[in-house]
Amino acid sequence: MYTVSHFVSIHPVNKTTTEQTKGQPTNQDAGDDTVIVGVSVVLGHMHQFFLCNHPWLPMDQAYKKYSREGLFGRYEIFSPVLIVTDPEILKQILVKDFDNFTDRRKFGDQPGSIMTSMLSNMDGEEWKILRSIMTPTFSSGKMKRMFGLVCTNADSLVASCLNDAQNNLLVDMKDKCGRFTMDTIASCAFGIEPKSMTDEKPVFAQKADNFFSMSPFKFVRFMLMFMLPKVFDALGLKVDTADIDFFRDVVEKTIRSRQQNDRQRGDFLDLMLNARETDNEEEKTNQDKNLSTKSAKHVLTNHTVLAQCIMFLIAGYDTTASTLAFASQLLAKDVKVQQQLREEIQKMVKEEGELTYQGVMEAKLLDACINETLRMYPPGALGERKCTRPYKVAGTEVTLMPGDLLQFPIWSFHRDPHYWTDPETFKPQRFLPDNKANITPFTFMPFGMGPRNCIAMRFAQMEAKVALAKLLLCVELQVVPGHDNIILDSNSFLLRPKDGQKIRVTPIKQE
Ligand code: HEM
Repeated sequence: MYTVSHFVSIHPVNKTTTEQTKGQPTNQDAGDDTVIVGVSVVLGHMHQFFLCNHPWLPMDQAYKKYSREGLFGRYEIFSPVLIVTDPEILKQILVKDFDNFTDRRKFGDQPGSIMTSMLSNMDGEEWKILRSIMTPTFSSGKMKRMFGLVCTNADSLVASCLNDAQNNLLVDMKDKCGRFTMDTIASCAFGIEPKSMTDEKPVFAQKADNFFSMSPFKFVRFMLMFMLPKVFDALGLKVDTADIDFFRDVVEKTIRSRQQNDRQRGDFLDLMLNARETDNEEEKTNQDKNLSTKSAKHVLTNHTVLAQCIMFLIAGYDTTASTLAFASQLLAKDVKVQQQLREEIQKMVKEEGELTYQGVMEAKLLDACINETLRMYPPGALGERKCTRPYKVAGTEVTLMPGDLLQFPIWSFHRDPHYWTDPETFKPQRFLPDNKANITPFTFMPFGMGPRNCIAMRFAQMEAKVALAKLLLCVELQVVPGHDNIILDSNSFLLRPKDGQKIRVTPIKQE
């Protein structure tokens, strides 16, 4: 038996089930009988992050060498991390044996901090209770009700693009779409209207943008918080940044006003506040019956409600905005697919009289274009889980112990020529219903996988589809010389375009 530490430090890969794929580089081809790549004494493999433009590139380089082994390892300072590259093993870990991997590493762990109390950072039972309270936010019924608000915000996005076109300006799609996603999540989840689309200085969007941006100082801070939390605390650093404080003020005011006016919108905020009330009643009934409960009330303090609201504002901003910016550029370049997609949407509108929830969600090419964009540019390029119970990886000699970390390289899976023909080319048809069966399960996972996947996946898809559909009905997207390629921002730990994504839009003459 190998522990992860053994496996990563000394032993060669010893798998028995995953087939070695012909012609693919292996660790032997690399002239190396261990799965370790260039360990530096002080930083483990972390020095590679300092040397590379993009945080996920060192992982991708290692993936290219060792992925056919199914598992490989690397060091974060002194801690070994297991990288899973076999889709079958990943399926076991993320879905079938999820109970052994319910947690992620904490992104800052300071009691009383907002970051520590976000769903994405929670562990075990607390995470389970909170996730089950929050999940109904995105039920089909709620999504249908939010559709109108998403459409209204998408109309403002189109109007703003048309305005730029009229003034002969290039459109910075990342900036525009960031304003759109911020206004959409704020109005859908809280009834707040930041009016970012028309604001010269859209403070909500700028604060959220800041949150995901990296500077050399932020990078070191982030590394310490993630990998050496004790040193982070000893230096007196705070997990919550000033951007978080801004959102804290906004959300606190909104909660107070909701409670004072006793108004219900049936949105995310109501759901959280009501869950607490319902739970008070349930707890009272249970106390009367002398029953003990681990209830939502224990999880849903004022502080946790606040933390989830802030998380939604931040998480809802960058990911979908980048997806839309990438999609716009890819479609601007592929004029043929752009026109086919426009025709699909025009046909739908002709048949149904307007853009409908069902129409948008069922449009096949629209779905394929968003999926192909997310395949090529997944905003979250790397997934992670923490082992919570001893676990032997099937078909291998490797045993994970509680606390061991494992990662799955989403970007690398999405670009692996073993799973995708011509992976560097935008080919939405891969995701059309007739071709979907050719996709190997667990090689496409822009929203993660299993019970701990992205809670807002369906909302994000709907939001991106509505915005793209509305844009294509009104404008042609065109490539601008000098801005014809997608360049990724190296100052962000999410995948996003560098300096926005500039395109030209031209109004379409309405018949
Ligand atoms: C295109 C848009 C989006 C992408 C690509 C995306 C991607 C992801 C990924 C990869 C994860 C980790 C999943 C895993 O570990 O298996 C995640 C988690 C999460 N996402 Fe998203 N996301 C998007 C939009 C959103 C939006 C709009 C929201 C909120 C309104 C959101 C809220 C969250 C939350 C709360 C989690 C943590 C879930 C948990 O730990 O239980 N995401 N997302």
